Amino acid sequence: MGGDPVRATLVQIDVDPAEKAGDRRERAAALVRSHSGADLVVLPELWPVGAFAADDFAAEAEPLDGGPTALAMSAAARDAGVWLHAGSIVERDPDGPLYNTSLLFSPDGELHAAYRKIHRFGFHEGEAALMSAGREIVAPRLPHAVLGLATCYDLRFPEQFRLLVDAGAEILVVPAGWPARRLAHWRLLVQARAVESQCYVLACGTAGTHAGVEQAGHSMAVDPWGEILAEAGPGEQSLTVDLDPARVAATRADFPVLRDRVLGLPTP
Ligand SMILES: O=C(O)CCC(=O)C(=O)O
Repeated sequence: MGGDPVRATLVQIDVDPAEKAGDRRERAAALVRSHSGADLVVLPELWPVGAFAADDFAAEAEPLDGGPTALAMSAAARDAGVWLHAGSIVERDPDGPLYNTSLLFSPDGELHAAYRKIHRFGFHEGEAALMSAGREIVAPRLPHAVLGLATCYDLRFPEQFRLLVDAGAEILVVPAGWPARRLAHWRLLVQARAVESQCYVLACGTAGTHAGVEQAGHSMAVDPWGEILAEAGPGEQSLTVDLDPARVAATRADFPVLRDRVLGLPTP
């Protein structure tokens, strides 16, 4: 253990419907620039529009290439010199469908990875009715560690996290727009995914109330032993933590539960 720590900052943005998406985009970019000392900055799910503002999804949908959020976040990552997990946007694919897509930018502003949310929330409504499902497990390698990307409702599907572990994930990054009334589930699931995966988890939610849904906030950074390193309150707030990626391998060696798996192993 004991390489250079990875400084991660979670930016829990307030999504207020009174603020225009463009103004929030500028504010988010300024917040990213203010964390230029970090290695990795993380924003929440669908912060430009609001995860429950389904009536606005189509109007606010944007392409990955040249869309206003992608452009603003690419510039912010480059100016700050950070890896930026820019949370997610409503992506309009050139072929037509909408996706809830997370974007990861490198410090030179290049789009390094994109993850289309696999499990859509809302049962027969909202995101589940309006967006298409992603199909790909996304585990991009950074110089510091391998990230495992998931979004909000994905937290309820441990099989996705097993696949991320099998893909090499060491730091799970989970942007969210989680409702306050299920805060207890959020806290439990974030810690459970850390314990079962023996990974760090960076789970970044939104603050405020939009489309009548009060947001939980409570962004969390959890270590591979399941200990909470930092936790936000309900309001807009940034959390900064130092991670030691070597702790992932050390935890797995000291308590080798992943080695004892019997079911669902990847075929050699
Ligand atoms: O699973 C939940 O309780 C919340 C999920 C959610 O809000 C989402 O995926 O946008």
